[in-house]
Amino acid sequence: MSTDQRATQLENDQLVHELLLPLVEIFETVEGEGTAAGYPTTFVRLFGCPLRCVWCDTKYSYPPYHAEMSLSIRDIVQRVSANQARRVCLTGGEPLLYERQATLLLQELAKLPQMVDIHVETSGAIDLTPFLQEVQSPKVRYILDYKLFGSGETEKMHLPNVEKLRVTDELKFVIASRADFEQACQVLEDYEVKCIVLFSPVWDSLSPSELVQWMLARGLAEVKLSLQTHKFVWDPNQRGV
Ligand SMILES: Nc1nc2[nH]cc(C(=O)O)c2c(=O)[nH]1
Ligand code: SF4
Ligand SMILES: [Mg+2]
Repeated sequence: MSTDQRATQLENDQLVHELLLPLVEIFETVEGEGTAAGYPTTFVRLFGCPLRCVWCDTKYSYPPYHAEMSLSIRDIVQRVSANQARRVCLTGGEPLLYERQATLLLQELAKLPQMVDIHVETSGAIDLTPFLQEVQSPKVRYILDYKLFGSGETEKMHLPNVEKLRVTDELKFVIASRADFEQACQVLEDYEVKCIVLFSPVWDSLSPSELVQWMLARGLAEVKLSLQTHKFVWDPNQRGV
């Protein structure tokens, strides 16, 4: 590389780090859901979502609410590094709405040597292909929240995502009713799923005990129950925990 090329590269790198992302909140807590539940984790919640799930518990992450702040990739990485957690959850909203910025943020977070796991909570409505291609680090994983009938958004699912999830990714079904349970079972029959599968009851619609009974009766030996631990630890309506 010539000196000129190196200077241009350096300028590009600097510009990239200045790209802004609209944010709702950044906080350190323990992960409440999925296989990393219980680990101290820094949450980076981006603003904006193309879906409007009936039972959404982060309605403050899209209009008519506003982004609380705009931060550069550099600033987000700095804030994450200032915490002691070695895990990051990139969530929203829909964090993959900002394809270029989200890709770069994931790449930069993965470069932090202390980080062991960076997981992305995505709705399943955004094609994962570009992210799987461009973010090479094995530390980065996707947790796809498959929207069932009860969400009101099931037709928004980008179905090819389901078979693209890798063994370390997670496919989460948030289940509000028996109809949702049946739909989730049907998805597992129709697709070749390689990743971890989670069934999670909608907080005030379905009791965990009822869901467990259905899971056992159906003989779903490879499906894990996932509860929203943070709603047991703190007030279920509290933000930033
Ligand atoms: N503790 C805690 N765990 C979580 N797992 C997923 C969350 C989310 O809002 O995406 C969440 C959250 O908001 N808090
Ligand atoms: S995809 Fe997530 S953030 Fe968007 S409306 Fe549904 S639950 Fe809420
Ligand atoms: Mg979520």
